[in-house]
Amino acid sequence: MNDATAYVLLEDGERFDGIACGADGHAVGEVVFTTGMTGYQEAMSDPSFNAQLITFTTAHVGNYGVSAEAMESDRIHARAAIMRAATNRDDAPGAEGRWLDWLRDNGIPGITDLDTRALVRHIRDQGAMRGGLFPASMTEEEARALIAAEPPMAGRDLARAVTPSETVVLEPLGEGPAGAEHTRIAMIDTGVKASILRNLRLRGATVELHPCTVTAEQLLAGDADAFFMASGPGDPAALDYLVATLRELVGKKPVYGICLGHQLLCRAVGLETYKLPFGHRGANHPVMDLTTGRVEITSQNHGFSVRGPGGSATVPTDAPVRWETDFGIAELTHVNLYDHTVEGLALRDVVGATVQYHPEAGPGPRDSLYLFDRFIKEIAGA
Ligand SMILES: NC(=O)CC[C@H](N)C(=O)O
Repeated sequence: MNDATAYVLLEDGERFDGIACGADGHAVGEVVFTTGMTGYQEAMSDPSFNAQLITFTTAHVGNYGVSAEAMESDRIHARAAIMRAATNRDDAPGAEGRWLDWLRDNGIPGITDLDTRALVRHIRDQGAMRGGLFPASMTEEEARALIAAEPPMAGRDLARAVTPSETVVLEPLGEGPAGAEHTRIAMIDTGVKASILRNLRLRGATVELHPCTVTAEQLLAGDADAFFMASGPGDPAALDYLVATLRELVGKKPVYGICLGHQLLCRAVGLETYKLPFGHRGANHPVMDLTTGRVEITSQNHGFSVRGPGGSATVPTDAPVRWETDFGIAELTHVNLYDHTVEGLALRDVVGATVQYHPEAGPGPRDSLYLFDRFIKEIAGA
């Protein structure tokens, strides 16, 4: 492209040209892609995208405006937006601003008119990798040095980068189902999305958000009815201190996990995590609930996954799978129908359950909201 004003460079030397938009400047991190067709503001503000540059596979980004309501946290965590076509409209209900203005005002660079299909095919074949978005005025030599200075995602503890410095208590926004009107949930906040908190609070829960350095002793001294681990950025294998904390909690009270929380609870019962080649990010991944046979279309955003004992990353979909763990039997409850990876477990000898995907949507379909009802009822019955 002769009129290019910016480019994306990957650590393996692959280069993609485009037109700069959003804020001036450069950004480096892990380059990933998401297949969601809407929800770009939610993605950019989801803490799990911390230290990543998001490539949107959807053809147009910015067709509707931004609003405070769509924020998944208090700021933008993704480092850049990589797009085929970007528009700057504000004509959605509730819109309070325009997409490209929002990126610019928050200091986030973007690139448009880039061949996102070629970039996504490359990442799909070679795996997600480090890279950056640079103005055309910056030489590839300078860009390569910046990319080399960025730590790889594998092995990275980013929970500490996003966790709150003090405990925060959030009051309920509604009443829970009969028999479970009020519950108190203690969460170690590794980068929770606002939609997870909203869904718990709408079902009568008071949620305590603790810094990720909280001890099991401190948590057990409180009066929570359950412990909940939520989403967050980085590599679950780098979080041994959280796994050690969780090992003290499992079996004492019900434990639940979503995404990073699922990965950490699985590690706590003795399972292992590994890095997926290019991750699951989007709002259209089919997952089967093995307890009902029902298929849900799910929202996903993760680069790591859990493997079964014995090392198998993929699991069958036609028969219940039960694994012996350090805390008794774990039954596989959910499986990804794209690649047959683990999407959820229930602990059968202690109370607890986890899912790898995002039942809270934000963005995405709401097929899986039932899980919040299931978890809240289970806590009340425990
Ligand atoms: N959304 C999340 O919680 C992501 C979990 C983890 N950081 C991963 O990429 O796999």
